[in-house]
Order: sequence, then structure tokens, then C-alpha cells
Amino acid sequence: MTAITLDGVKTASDIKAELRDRIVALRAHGVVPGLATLLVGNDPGSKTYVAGKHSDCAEVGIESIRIDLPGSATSADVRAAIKDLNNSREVTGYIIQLPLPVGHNENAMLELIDPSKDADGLHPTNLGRLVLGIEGELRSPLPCTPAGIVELLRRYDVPIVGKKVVVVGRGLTVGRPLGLLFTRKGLDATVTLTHSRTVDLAGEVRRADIVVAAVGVPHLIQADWIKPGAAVLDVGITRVHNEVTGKGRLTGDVHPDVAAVAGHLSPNPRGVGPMTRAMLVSNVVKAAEQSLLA
Ligand SMILES: Nc1nc2c(c(=O)[nH]1)N[C@@H](CN(C=O)c1ccc(C(=O)N[C@@H](CCC(=O)O)C(=O)O)cc1)CN2
Repeated sequence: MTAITLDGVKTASDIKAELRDRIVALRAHGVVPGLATLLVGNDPGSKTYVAGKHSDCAEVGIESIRIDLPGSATSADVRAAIKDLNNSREVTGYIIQLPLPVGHNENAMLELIDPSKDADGLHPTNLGRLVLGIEGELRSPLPCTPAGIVELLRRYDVPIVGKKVVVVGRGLTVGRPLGLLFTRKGLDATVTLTHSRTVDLAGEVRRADIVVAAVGVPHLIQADWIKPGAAVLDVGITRVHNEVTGKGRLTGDVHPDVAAVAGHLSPNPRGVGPMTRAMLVSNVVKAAEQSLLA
């Protein structure tokens, strides 16, 4: 058996094509969505992701504004940039690219975002609404990677209701909100959220119908940990720099041999990453549409 590839590039491209029509409709109503990114420092991965977010905006017809602060920026500098973004009329949504350089308190900065402009769904108010499962008028943006994972599974008709999901990693952007999302009414999965102190991780993963690996440990998830036919989503990514060739290589959390056992497998790169970006654009569009209803 070879797993069906959960193609994040193709799926994200389909989603962006769908969003393009909605953006044309918004503009016809005089609403111009504008996404800003706030990047602090020179982390190569973060720079790549931010560049990708701006190229997505250009592709679908969203205005985008880029605020880059040097690694030497103080917390007061970051707070001032957040205040400007909260007050900007052109910026309808924005993100603070994570991680912030060491020395900044990420949670404190996220809390300063105007929740109505929080394109990442990481402000405590929006995470709180995820906990509450609030739908309808107060529907808040979902964190982009968890939303992208669920959308990828949905578009490939991978069943979720009643399934056992094991999430490896309890980070803010993936593991913790994903556990909440999968247990929401309508998705109704049974989730085990594992972490570095989990006893017998392999045993937990072996029981899963859906495995999400988001820890950044290259090839942690082995083929003999996987229940035959399970869906496996490889989220964690590690940049390995080859001193000899000078080239960088991206390695996921899932061992390549898993492809012979799993029913569905998201590659890494080209799996969940592009979906994260597509969900960000989707959050910006949804917020702009809601502003029309307000
Ligand atoms: N404010 C946020 N910070 C971070 C988030 C987030 O959702 N909001 N998630 C990650 C990084 N991330 C988005 O910001 C992200 C990660 C990966 C990709 C992606 O498309 N990856 C490519 C590979 C590109 C490369 O690394 O060269 C792929 O998987 O094909 C997009 C966005 C942490 N920070």
C-alpha cells in the first residue's frame, strides 16, 4: 500500500481560487481587505513564511503591508508597532510572526492585538471563543494551521467524526488549538494531546486513526508506530544546513517509510504549510465579509 498524498499545494491553490471571487465581490461593495505582517528579527524560516503570505495576498487581490523590525527591537518598539496596526484604517487584519526573538513575551504581545483584527485567531478572546465553540455572528478566526489540517482532511474525504486523533506536540499555533478544534461539535473526534513527557508515545500513536506530528523532531514518527490505513499529517519542519554544500534541507517529523503503511499522508514540505497560508487569507476574507454585515 502507498498512502494517498494530501497535496497541500494543490488544495491551497483551489482555496485561493475560490477566495479570489469573494474578494472581487467585497471590492464591489467598497471593502478592501488588507493584511499586515509584523516580523521581528532575521529568522530565515519566519522570513520565508512572511514572504509567502505577501505573495498569497498579491495572488488573490488583497492589499498587504509589511512591518519588519530589526532583531534589536525592544518590547516597547513591538508594542508601538502593534498600536499602529490596531489604529491603521488600511489594515483590516494582521499577524505577529512567531516565534518572536528571545526576550519578548509572546503572550503579552498577542494580547495587545485588537481581537477584531486578529487574522491568526491567536488573541485570547478568539482562542476563548474556540473553547466556547461559538458560531454565527460572533464566529471568530480559527488558528491557521489547525484550520488548514481539518480543511485538508475534509477535502480528501478523510472521516473525522468518532475517530481517534493523536496530536504530537502541544504548541500554541498547532497542538493546543487543534485539540480543541477536533473535539468541536460537528468534528466530534476523540483527541489525545501528547507532549515531551508522554509515557509510551509510540503506543499512543499506534492507536490513532489520524496522527498529527507537530514537534520539529526529524523523522520522530516511525512506520511501525502507524496503524495501517491511518491518516498522517506531518507538520513539524526542521531546517538542516549542510556545511559542505552550503544548502539547506527541510525535514519533517514523519519518517518516509510511513508512506507504505498510512492510508493518507501529507508531505512536508508541500502539505500543511501551504494550507496554513491559505487559511490566513481565508480568515482575512471572512472578517471583511463580516464587517459588511455589521
Ligand atoms: N503568527 C504565526 N506564526 C507562526 C504560524 C502561524 O500560523 N502564525 N505558523 C508557523 C509558521 N507558518 C506561518 O506563519 C508557516 C509555516 C510553513 C509554511 C509553508 O508554506 N511551508 C512550506 C515550506 C517553506 C519553507 O520552509 O521553505 C511547505 O510546507 O511547503 C507556511 C507558513 C509558525 N509561526
